Amino acid sequence: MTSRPTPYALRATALGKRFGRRGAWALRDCSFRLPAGRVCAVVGPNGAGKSTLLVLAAGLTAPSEGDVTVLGTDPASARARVGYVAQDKPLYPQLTVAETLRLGADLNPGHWEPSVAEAVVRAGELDPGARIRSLSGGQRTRVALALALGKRPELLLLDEPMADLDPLARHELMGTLMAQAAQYGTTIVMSSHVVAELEDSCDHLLLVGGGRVRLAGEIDELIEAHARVSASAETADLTGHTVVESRTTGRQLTALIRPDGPLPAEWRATPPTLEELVLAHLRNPQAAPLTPEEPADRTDTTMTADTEADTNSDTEAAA
Ligand SMILES: Nc1ncnc2c1ncn2[C@@H]1O[C@H](COP(=O)(O)OP(=O)(O)OP(=O)(O)O)[C@@H](O)[C@H]1O
Repeated sequence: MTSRPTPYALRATALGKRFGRRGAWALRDCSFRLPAGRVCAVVGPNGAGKSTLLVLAAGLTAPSEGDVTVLGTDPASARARVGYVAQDKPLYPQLTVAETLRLGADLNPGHWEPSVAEAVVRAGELDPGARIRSLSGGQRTRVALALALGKRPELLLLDEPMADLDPLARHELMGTLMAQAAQYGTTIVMSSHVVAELEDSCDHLLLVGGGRVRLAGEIDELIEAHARVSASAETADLTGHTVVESRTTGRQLTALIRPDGPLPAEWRATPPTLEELVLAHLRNPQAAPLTPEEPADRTDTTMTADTEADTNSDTEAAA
C-alpha cells in the first residue's frame, strides 16, 4: 500500500453528530485540522463530545452533518491504518492474552508487528496464558494498547487511555506511545481529563466544550496567544483584548486574556500554563473560541488509487 504524505492526519469541517433524529447534539459545528505526526490532547468536561469525535474519526458511526477526513480519505477507508482504543477497552473476555494478540495478527494481515505488541504486554508482566476476564482494568488497558500499537497504525485514537492505570504504568505506557510517535511519525490523538499530565507529552490541543471546539492548535501557539495579567483594578482597562476570565480582588485585577497588541508596561504579564489555559476556558464557556482559519487549499485529499478500503479491517472488539 502506498500513499503520498498527507499534511493532515485529521480534518473536520462543520462536523456534527446527534444520536436519534430528535436527540440533542453530541457534537456540532466542529472544525479543526490536525497535522500528521502530532500528539494531540482532546480535553473537555464530561459529556463534551470527546468520545463522539473519536468514534466519528474511527469510522464507527457516521456524522449527522459536516465531514471528517482521516489520513486524507474517509474514515472507513482509513480503518486499516488507524488504531482505536475505546474508553471501555472492549476485548473478548474468554480469550487469553496470547490468543488476543494472535487475533490482532489475523485481523491485520500485512501490517502487524508482533514484537511491538508483545513488548507492551511483557512490560506489564502479564501472563500470556491469562484469560482477559481475569485481568484488572489497567491490565486490560495494556492489552488493548498492545493490540492498537501492534497494528503499527499511522493514526492512534485513544479514548482516556490512562484512566485506570497506576502511576508507574502510566509513565511507562506514555513513554511507549511517545517512542512510537517519534520513531514512526505516528499521529496520536488521546482524550484525557488529567491536563497536567498532557503538558509534557502533547504538542497539539483540541478543547471541546458543549459539543463545540473551543480551542484548537499547537499548544505553544495557543499559550503564546494568551497572557495571565495582573494590574491595578483602578486603572487597568481590558477593552480591545479578548477576555477569557477576569477577577478583581481588592485593588488587584487578574485576568487571562488574548492580547490584541502590546500590553501596558505597568501590567505584570506571564504566559499561562496549559492547565491554566484549559481551566479558564472551561470555567468560562462564553469566552470566544480560538481555532485556526480554514486555508483556501484543501490539499489533504491526495490519496493514490491503491489506497482503497481494506476489507480486513478490524472488529470493534479488537480495533
Ligand atoms: N450512543 C449514544 N446515544 C445517545 N447519546 C449519546 C451516545 N453517545 C454519546 N451520547 C451523548 O452525547 C454527548 C457527548 O458524549 P461523549 O461520550 O462524546 O462525551 P465525552 O466528552 O466523551 O464525555 P466523558 O468525558 O464523560 O467521557 C453526551 O450528552 C452523551 O450523553
